Amino acid sequence: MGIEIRVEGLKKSFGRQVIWEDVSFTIPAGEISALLGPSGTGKSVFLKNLVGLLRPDRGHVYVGDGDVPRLRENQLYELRRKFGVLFQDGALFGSMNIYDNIAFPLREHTSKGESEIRRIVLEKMEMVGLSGAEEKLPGEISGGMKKRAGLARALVLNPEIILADEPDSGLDPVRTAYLNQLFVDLNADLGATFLIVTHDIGTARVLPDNLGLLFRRGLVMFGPREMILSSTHPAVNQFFNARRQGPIGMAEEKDQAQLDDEGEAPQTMPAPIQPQLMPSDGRVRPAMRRPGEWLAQHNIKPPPGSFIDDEGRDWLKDWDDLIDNGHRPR
Ligand SMILES: Nc1ncnc2c1ncn2[C@@H]1O[C@H](COP(=O)(O)OP(=O)(O)OP(=O)(O)O)[C@@H](O)[C@H]1O
Repeated sequence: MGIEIRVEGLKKSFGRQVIWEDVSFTIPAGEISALLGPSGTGKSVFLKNLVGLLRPDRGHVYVGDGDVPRLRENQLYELRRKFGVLFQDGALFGSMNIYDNIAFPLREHTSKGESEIRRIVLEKMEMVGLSGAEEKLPGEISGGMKKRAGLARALVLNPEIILADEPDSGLDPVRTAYLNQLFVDLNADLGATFLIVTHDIGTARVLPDNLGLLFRRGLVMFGPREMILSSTHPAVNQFFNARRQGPIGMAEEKDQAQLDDEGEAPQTMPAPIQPQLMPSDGRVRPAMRRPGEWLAQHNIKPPPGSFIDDEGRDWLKDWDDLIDNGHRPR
């Protein structure tokens, strides 16, 4: 089962460049969370702080019992086994074939024999749809396959937390859709905590249980997807609806003159909230909330057209049928 990550009062700077002043939030155990933000707001730096590759100037990162910035090197080594990290380009070793790349953490971090390693590697390769590509070199496979190979490698030590840094960068929309489905299926199967950094609004709107936005040296908001997607907070509304009007500019934030030029930003209605991606076998993940539940609890009307899927089904109404059909996990 996944573990919770609790971040408190995190400050990070490089020289005089302050990345964030004071970031505090909790990434819930076993759920899929996504972190977004304009370029340069420190999303990759944040992931590195979680695994202790970078240390904050101030603050805490609680993972299980430990406070990551305060762990000793040997404790960090142990802690990192709880994490599976998918780097932007898959970070594969170019001279090793895909099989050896995926086997690498098992050979480095465990004393398992080659037959056990083979069983695990082939199982993970099948999970990510790479069976048969064992002998290929990273240079011989597509970008999408590299990402999936990186993901298989991130999974071999059965991590409780999976971090993915822009897993969808450079992928076409179809491959992105397949990768998103894979994340949902893996979360349903493994129950691990997922934190995904992405720029893809399409992904952000349908994949995660929780969303967060970094902007102006801090975390603007983090919470359940319905809270974020229905928000009228200027930066949140602008970002998740991919609009030009609002406080975010070409160079991260607009100055007052630019904002004045735009005049009073119109109170823009959030776009319809689509149904959340389900596991491909139709199960309901434990972390999944009933569609519309958060909005109803907070007395917020869903934006018009929300929760209607591509086939025209209304998930607010059809949800009970799904549950009645026995899809809730036992
Ligand atoms: N090791 C480092 N030393 C100095 N500055 C760094 C270091 N790592 C990152 N930075 C700076 O921190 C800022 C945030 O970088 P980061 O890569 O986390 O941004 P990001 O939000 O992931 O951006 P993008 O969306 O473009 O990938 C950048 O200005 C970057 O130059």
